[in-house]
Amino acid sequence: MANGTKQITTSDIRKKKEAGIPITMMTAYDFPSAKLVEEAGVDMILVGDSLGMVVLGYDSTIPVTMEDMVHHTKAVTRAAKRAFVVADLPFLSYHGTVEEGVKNAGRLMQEGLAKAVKMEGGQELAPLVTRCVQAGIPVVGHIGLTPQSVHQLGGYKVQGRDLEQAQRLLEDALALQAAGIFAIVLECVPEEVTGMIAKKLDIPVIGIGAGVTCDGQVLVFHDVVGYASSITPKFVKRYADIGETIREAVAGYAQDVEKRSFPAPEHVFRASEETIKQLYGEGVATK
Ligand SMILES: Nc1nc(=O)c2c([nH]1)NC[C@@H]1CN(c3ccc(C(=O)N[C@@H](CCC(=O)O)C(=O)O)cc3)CN21
Ligand SMILES: CC(C)C(=O)C(=O)O
Ligand SMILES: [Mg+2]
Repeated sequence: MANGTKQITTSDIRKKKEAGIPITMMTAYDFPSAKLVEEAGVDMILVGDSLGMVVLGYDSTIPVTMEDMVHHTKAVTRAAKRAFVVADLPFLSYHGTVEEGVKNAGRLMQEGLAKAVKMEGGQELAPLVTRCVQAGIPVVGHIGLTPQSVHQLGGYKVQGRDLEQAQRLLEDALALQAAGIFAIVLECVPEEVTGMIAKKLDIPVIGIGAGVTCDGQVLVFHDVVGYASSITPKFVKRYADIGETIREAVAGYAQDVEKRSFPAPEHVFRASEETIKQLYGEGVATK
C-alpha cells in the first residue's frame, strides 16, 4: 500500500500453517473495534453474522440480512489496513441458485470491500465454492456447530462427538478443500476430532471451541473484552471487563451532570468581552 502498511494475504495465512505459527482471528463489527483489533496485531478480522446477536440484539443469527452484513463490513474495512477481513454470508443468502450465492458473495467484496467470504455448511456447498473461487472470491468454510442451523441442531451444542459425525466432518472439510476454500472454521468440536481434521487438511483450520490442536483461533470481540456479551460459552476466555469500565464512566458522567459539576470551566466556550458587555451591560460579570 501507498502508506507502507503490508496487507495480509491468503498466502501469508497458508504459510503460517506450514510454519506452524498459529493464526489469530477475531470478530469486529464496526470501525472503532476493527481499528483496535488491527492495532493489537490480529491477522484476520471476521465480520461475523454473530453481529445479529452481539450488536443488534437478536436471539440468533437467523434474522441477519445481506444489507446488515454489507453495512457492517463497510465500516470494518474502512479501519482495517493490514488485517485480512472475512465477511459471513448470512442465513439463506447462499442456498438458492449458485448464481445468487455468487452475487451475494460478490456484494460483500464489491460493496463491503471484504477480502473473502465465509459460509456455513459441508460438501453440499462445493459447487458454490468452486464458482466463487472461479470468480476471484476467496472462501472460508465453516463446519461443526453452524449457528444458522441452530433450530435443526436443537441448540448451540458440541458437534462431532461420535465416530460417524467426526468422519462426516472430515469428509465435509476435504470436499470443501477440494472445491477451493483457503481456510476453514471448526466450531464447537471435541479437540481430538479437531486435531485429526487439522492434520488431514492442507489448508488452515481455525477453531472456536475446538481446542488447541488446530492452526488458529477465532473468538467474538465482545466476549474477549467483556463488552455486554450475553452468552458465555465454555470456550470463551474473557481478558478484560470493559463493560464494567464503561458502566462506571457513564454513571460518573450522569452524576456530574446531576450535580452540575460537568461541564467544568475547561469544557466551556466563552464569548468575547465585547459581546459579554453587549449581552449583559457594563460591569456584568459572567456567571
Ligand atoms: N457472543 C457470541 N459469541 C459466540 O461465540 C457466538 C455468538 N455470540 N453468536 C453466534 C454463535 C453462537 N455460539 C455459541 C453459543 C452458545 C454456545 C454454548 O452455550 N455451548 C455450550 C455447549 C453445550 C454442549 O455441551 O453441547 C457450552 O457450554 O459452551 C456455543 C456457541 C457461538 N457464536
Ligand atoms: C463465531 C464465528 C466463527 C462466526 O461465524 C461469527 O462470529 O459469526
Ligand atoms: Mg457466523
